Amino acid sequence: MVRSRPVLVLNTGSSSIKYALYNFGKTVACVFQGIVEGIGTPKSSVRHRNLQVEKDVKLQDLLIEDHKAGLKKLVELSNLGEGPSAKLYAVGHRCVHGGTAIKEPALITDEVKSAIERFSSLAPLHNPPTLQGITVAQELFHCPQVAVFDTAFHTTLPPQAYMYALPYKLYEELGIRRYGFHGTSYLFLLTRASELLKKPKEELNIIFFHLGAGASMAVVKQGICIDTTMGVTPLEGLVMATRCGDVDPAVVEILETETGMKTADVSRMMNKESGLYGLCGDKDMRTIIQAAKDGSKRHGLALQVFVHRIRKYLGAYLVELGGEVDALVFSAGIGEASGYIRGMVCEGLERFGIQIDEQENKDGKIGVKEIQSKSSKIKVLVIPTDEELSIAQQTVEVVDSQ
Ligand SMILES: Nc1ncnc2c1ncn2[C@@H]1O[C@H](COP(=O)(O)OP(=O)(O)O)[C@@H](O)[C@H]1O
Ligand SMILES: CC(=O)OP(=O)(O)O
Ligand SMILES: [Mg+2]
Repeated sequence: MVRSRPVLVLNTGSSSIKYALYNFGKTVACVFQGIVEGIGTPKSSVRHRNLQVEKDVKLQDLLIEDHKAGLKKLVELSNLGEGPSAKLYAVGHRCVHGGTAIKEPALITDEVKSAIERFSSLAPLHNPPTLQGITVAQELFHCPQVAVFDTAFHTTLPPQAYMYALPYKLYEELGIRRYGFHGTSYLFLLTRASELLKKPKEELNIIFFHLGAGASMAVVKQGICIDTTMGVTPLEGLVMATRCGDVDPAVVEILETETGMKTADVSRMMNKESGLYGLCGDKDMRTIIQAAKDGSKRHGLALQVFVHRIRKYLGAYLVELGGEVDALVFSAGIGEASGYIRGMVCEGLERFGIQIDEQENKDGKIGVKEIQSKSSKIKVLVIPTDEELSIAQQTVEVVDSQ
């Protein structure tokens, strides 16, 4: 008899909790998933989807005071039970920043919690709510809890890729270096790519595009991550929905001197009011593409800047791999659904061995697909990512191995 092992995955943000329950039996099935948003406001809302009976629950204008109340709501909607009666094998937590010491998913101990706390200064938007989520989940669910780190995948970066050219002591004393994020997604995609290309991970050279609201790229050489676009925080690199990505650091001083903005204001602006939204006032890529097609110059500009940044890194990563590339892999909301953006990214790159087949490169969710043309030397794959499933799988592996 195969045991059934229900694993709850929690991705706790400052005012939200994304969650999913997977049942690991003979196969792996997602039982329910959802999101609690607006925690701490009178406009809290919950979207809960039970995939087994295809039932959606949407609740609005609630007052969910804190993360504990949020998790209690989830318990109530899902009949999970709490304390000793909670029917859970384990809880897996998405942790954005674990620095470089943590290279693997880890059973949560006081030591692991202190490590997450230690890196809070480098991930102030992400780590503190994660810690809160862990503490509340430990109170509610008496089962093993595992932390899965976004940074783990990138701990293989070589020094020339992770060092900033700042005074060396900032690296030594404050840990200021590039870390990279979206690692659970990249690990999931690398594993899927290895299955699809029928080649062991250790032999694969791949350039990954994780293009969601948060967007990054990563390059893997012989199964090991050698570079990525995000830095000491998830603000560096590509243009994102509301994050600016790469920008001349002198902008901070100019803004402070010219406008009297405080550093915290500049940080908020760069994280929440910039990117696609800053350029054109919209952050949903579907709206932006449509408006650009309808003639809006600002939306057209936002698209061009978004794609230009991606192509700049693509060029760099092709060089880092010496042109020896098995595949480009597109994923996340935009990468999975937008043939239009994939087409813009790959346009005119035939000389580099990259050519897309227009018929295969359709818009809309197409699942796993190869979209290169017959003459393309490099394969171009679309692979849907699943960060929650990846966290659940890694959580089960950790608990099984205890
Ligand atoms: N058909 C589509 N064409 C272009 N963009 C799309 C399409 N479907 C979804 N998206 C975009 O995907 C983005 C969200 O991606 P997602 O990976 O879910 O983000 P995150 O998890 O970081 O919040 C949104 O900007 C949305 O506009
Ligand atoms: C690290 C990061 O940017 O995550 P997200 O895409 O969930 O915002
Ligand atoms: Mg995402």
